[in-house]
Amino acid sequence: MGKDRSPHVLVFPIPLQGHINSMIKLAELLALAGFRLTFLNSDLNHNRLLKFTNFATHFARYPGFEFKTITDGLPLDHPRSGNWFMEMYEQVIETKMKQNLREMLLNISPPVDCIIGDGFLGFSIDVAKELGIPIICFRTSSPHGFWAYYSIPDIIQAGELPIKGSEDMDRLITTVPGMETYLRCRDLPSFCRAPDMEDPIIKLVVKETRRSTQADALILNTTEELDGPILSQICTKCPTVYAIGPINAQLNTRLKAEHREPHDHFSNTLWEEDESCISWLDKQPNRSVIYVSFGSITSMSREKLVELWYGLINSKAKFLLVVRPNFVTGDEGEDDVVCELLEKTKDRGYTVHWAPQEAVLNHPAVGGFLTHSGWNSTLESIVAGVPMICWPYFADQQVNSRAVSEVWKIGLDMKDVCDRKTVEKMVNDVMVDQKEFSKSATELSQVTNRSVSVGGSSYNNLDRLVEDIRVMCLKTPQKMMAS
Ligand SMILES: O=c1ccn([C@@H]2O[C@H](COP(=O)(O)OP(=O)(O)O[C@H]3O[C@H](CO)[C@@H](O)[C@H](O)[C@H]3O)[C@@H](O)[C@H]2O)c(=O)[nH]1
Ligand SMILES: C[C@H]1CC[C@@H]2C(C(=O)O)=CO[C@@H](O)[C@@H]21
Repeated sequence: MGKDRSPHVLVFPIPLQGHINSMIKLAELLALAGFRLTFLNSDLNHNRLLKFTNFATHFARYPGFEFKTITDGLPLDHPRSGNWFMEMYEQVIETKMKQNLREMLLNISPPVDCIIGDGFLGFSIDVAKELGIPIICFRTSSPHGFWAYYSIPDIIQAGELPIKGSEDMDRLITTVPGMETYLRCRDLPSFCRAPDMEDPIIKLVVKETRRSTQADALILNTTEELDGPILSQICTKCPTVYAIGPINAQLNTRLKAEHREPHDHFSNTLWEEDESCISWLDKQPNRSVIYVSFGSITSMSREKLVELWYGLINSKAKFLLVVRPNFVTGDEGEDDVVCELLEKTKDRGYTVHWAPQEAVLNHPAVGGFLTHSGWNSTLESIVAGVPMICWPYFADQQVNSRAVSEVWKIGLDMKDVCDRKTVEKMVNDVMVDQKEFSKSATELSQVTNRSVSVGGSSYNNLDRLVEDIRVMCLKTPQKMMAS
């Protein structure tokens, strides 16, 4: 039976900043296409958005755009630090969220016609299938990460995993199609470093990655120009794949075309942005500052932070450093370290708790980005044409940093050797000698930005996604609501 109303799409991310970022942008893109949207966030993150952003007024401009909340299963005062999501996922989060999602879908009006679920939350596929709702998975991490996770059983089967104690970490892994020439042991997702392949986290990432291919389609935040060879491999397992990224650039393009306010006025951040760093950047010469930030999950020991700090002050560049609350681990806490750093480096650097990252990366004073290689940060840097120095922490970040240095050649990979000498040398290589990176980063930025312009590959793929959702929703029978 057909419907005479706009399709109602539910977007449901993992309750983590790196996932909310790209999924809320997708929700806005679909609202721009005329869909009715429900964005399902955890209670805690919804409250943080209310506290730190103008999202309520921003989304009020889209009729039918609603925010709903769900518990992540943990008490509100749980610290949720480090790898809390993976540690609590199967025991608490999955059960609680699955039950609440099902209940919400049964009661929502008008009924949901299509779910766009986080590619790591496989239980939403079970719920969607049970209720007869089409489901598309959006995996917010990188295609390189996705494909490496997917291939883990084959790598084990070929005897290339587990990594042995005395292993040469530079050994090439030959069993991930498309990456045979550059993927080394050390570039595999961090979870592969476990000595035992029965490790529950490995089993979980493989299970969730393989499960997402059972959805009706898969959305990835990339372009064919960046990740063509890997996308071809993924398409052999999941025939309908939409590469619609970089999603921040796609949204900015579409908003400009609609003559809406520039997107920079809205941020979806879970911490308060310190805008004072922009005034500080305004006073610095072009391309003189390295921006240093490790995303929303990474933490660092006091010892490592001090190494980083020495590397930065011994280099010839100025720096803008983000030290998130809860970033520094260990007994001595964060405050004394941060105060000490601030005091000693006033003339060389600026430190904030949380930065307006896209604005920072697009500031003319920024000439490099020392990053943990989270996928959003990597794409934001590519879009802005800023070369990277990669200090990966976990998950897809190890393989992302390899792609930055070996595939796209827009930066240096510092993984596993992150002492002060290495930091100093790499910062100077990127910032002072400028080597080839500025040129290649500018070129890649142009190619990438073209892909989200009218007629570009990601632009067309988003149009195709919108059209396919319309058709999918027309074909789906109107569901009964719970009485
Ligand atoms: O001071 C800051 C620091 C970060 N950000 C933003 O926070 C996001 C961070 O995302 P990302 O770079 O992807 O890092 P994580 O928060 O670590 O993201 C998680 O989610 C990503 C997407 O699934 C994965 O690729 C990562 O490995 C995983 O750690 C980015 O959009 C940044 O612009 C700010 O706005 N201000
Ligand atoms: C909870 C984490 C494990 C998998 C997700 C991820 C990925 O590579 O898909 C990266 O870090 C986290 O965002 C997720």
